[in-house]
Amino acid sequence: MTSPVSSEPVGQPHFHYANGQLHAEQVALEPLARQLDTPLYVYSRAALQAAWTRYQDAIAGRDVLVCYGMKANSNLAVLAEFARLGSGFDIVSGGELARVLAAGGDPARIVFSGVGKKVWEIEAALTAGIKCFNAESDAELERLSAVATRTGQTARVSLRVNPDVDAQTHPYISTGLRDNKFGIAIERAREVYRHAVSLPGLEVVGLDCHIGSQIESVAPYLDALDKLLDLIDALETDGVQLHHLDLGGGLGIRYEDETALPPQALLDGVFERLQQRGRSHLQLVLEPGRSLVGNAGVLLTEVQYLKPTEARNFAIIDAAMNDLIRPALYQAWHGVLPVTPRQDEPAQTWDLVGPVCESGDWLARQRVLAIRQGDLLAIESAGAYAMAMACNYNSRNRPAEVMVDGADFHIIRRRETLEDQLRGESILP
Ligand SMILES: Cc1ncc(COP(=O)(O)O)c(C=O)c1O
Ligand SMILES: N[C@@H](CCCC[NH3+])C(=O)O
Repeated sequence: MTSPVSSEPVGQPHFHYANGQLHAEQVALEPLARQLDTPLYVYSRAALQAAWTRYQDAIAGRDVLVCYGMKANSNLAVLAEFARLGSGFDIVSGGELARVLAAGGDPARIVFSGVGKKVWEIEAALTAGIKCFNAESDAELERLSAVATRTGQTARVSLRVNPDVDAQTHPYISTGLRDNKFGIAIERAREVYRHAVSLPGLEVVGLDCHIGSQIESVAPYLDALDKLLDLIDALETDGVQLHHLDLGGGLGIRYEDETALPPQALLDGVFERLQQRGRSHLQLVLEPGRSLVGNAGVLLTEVQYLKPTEARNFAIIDAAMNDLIRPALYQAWHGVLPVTPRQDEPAQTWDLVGPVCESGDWLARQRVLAIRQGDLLAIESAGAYAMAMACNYNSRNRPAEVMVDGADFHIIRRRETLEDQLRGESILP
């Protein structure tokens, strides 16, 4: 698939061209990148706020707790922004818990997901007083009960069930199928709830599922919801009363030509179904990640070398799979924009590849671009699962991150240094 030579940003209204240059809000990106060096992640604060507002508008005062799925982007400044807006957080590790607390998040609005919670992570979450553990197995329930009783605390729990619905997304990011490691098979859930309510140290408060990521339609959510509501009916006859229902995250955004799933569409459908089934009193919890941050960021990179070959034209850029792994891992498509489009160069078709020693190290393929060595490019939709998944492969320093706020910008994480990388390692005597 090829893209036009210089298009407007797709799905990223807070990034736009003015005076022949790409801007984030009112900040021109060419001078910013020259000053701070590349690769560089740039986020828009207004875009984060706008994404949050889309959820709040759709919620329209009903009892819905949005717990930002922070694995999408765990920068402290991003977390602090959502904390200020009143967000809860969906965490999956003790590290994520520490970050939320450091960013000023409210522990009473934290839900803890994940299949592998260790004892220290459970202890830390109990001490912090989180809202709920989303338990994913019988064995985890036993551990939660044991840790809670040993420490004299009560663990509020919700069972994450696997409703076996097809979210129609990439197999690596589909989580609600029988074959996935996540959750408790819905056919077993009733029996597991019965056991959970009998365990000491636990208070059973909710029911949870998360069927996958980058979901483009409401239908799979409603399929899952129907199954969950059947389960709630059955649990009621067993005397198990729940306080909340957590439908996870997963709302898709527009990268190329996908349909973004608006929170309004999802919530309208869910509220209608809850009302039909007489369950409007349940608190609804959502765990969106990508849809809150994905289109709030770009990754800026500089063309290092142009290397036309008989087979393909390679543009070797200074960003690589270690900085943004989505193309290598999922063959994901990210838009590419020239930061300062040029008219003095014919457009050609380029593969954008990084310096890492892997053939899978590409960020975009077969893109029509008019570029020269030294030009800056913006990789679009890089706010979610981008810096959060960056690593040091090939001993590369991870990029800096910047938050643009109107006409200002703030460095919210400095570029990693070689000293940072070497810290903590030692050589045998
Ligand atoms: C349990 C859980 N909740 C929430 C999310 C956030 O998903 P998304 O970023 O697609 O909204 C994920 C990731 O898929 C997840 O595994
Ligand atoms: N990392 C994935 C999403 C995984 C969601 C986590 N359960 C992506 O980039 O699309």
